[in-house]
Amino acid sequence: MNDAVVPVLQASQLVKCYEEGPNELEVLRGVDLTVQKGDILAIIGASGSGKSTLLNLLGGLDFATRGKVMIAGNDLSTLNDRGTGRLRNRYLGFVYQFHHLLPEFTALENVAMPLLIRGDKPAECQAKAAALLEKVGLGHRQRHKPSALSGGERQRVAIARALVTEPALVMADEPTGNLDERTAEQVQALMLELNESLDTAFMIVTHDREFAARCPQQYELHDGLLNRL
Ligand SMILES: Nc1ncnc2c1ncn2[C@@H]1O[C@H](COP(=O)(O)OP(=O)(O)OP(=O)(O)O)[C@@H](O)[C@H]1O
Repeated sequence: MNDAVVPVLQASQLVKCYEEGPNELEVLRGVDLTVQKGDILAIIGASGSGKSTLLNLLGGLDFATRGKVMIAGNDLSTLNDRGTGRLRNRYLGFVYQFHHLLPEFTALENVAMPLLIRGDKPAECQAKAAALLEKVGLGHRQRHKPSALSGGERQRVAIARALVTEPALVMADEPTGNLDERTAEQVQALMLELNESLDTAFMIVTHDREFAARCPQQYELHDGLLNRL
């Protein structure tokens, strides 16, 4: 298949039920979504509407009860853990509300880590990590550990780490939920700018309706279904 026309991500008729004792909680009731290269989309929804559940399914961290997730043309349900891990490493990057940086490592080491783990040459990993830190405006903070960085700086490092493997799609779950308004705006602007300059697709779960409105595509998860706004 030609990579240029295969969607980065395609979900069809995703259903997710959780067992709740004798009852079943149907959180997703048939979600369809297609993400193409370079898309940027925001997903909003009330607390408990299933946003994290959806991201977990799309990112291969959990299994759907029914339905299909394709990442770059690969059906997740046909892969074992190792295959899913490889696919995630090759095509996806993740950013969370809390940065999840490793406290004992510097910003540079944190960003280089995904490349080191997959076995790239250390010098190349460092060079790529340094270039990305420069791109997110933290060239001068490479040697700092997370404890010596501000909240916004840590989140920038987390974004650089998500991008270092050159993923086709970054999935971000409330990436600015833990930041003050001004810092949140800067981090939001950074993601929009990186989307333009790198052509990386971004899927951003957010409570921030103003930010969602600045994303070209907006979806709302409501009553188990994902609707384009
Ligand atoms: N492992 C689980 N077992 C049972 N129920 C679950 C599980 N995970 C989530 N749920 C339930 O599924 C629903 C959706 O949860 P989810 O965390 O996906 O919502 P959310 O939209 O991300 O919420 P928030 O905005 O508050 O983070 C909630 O009612 C939650 O209690």
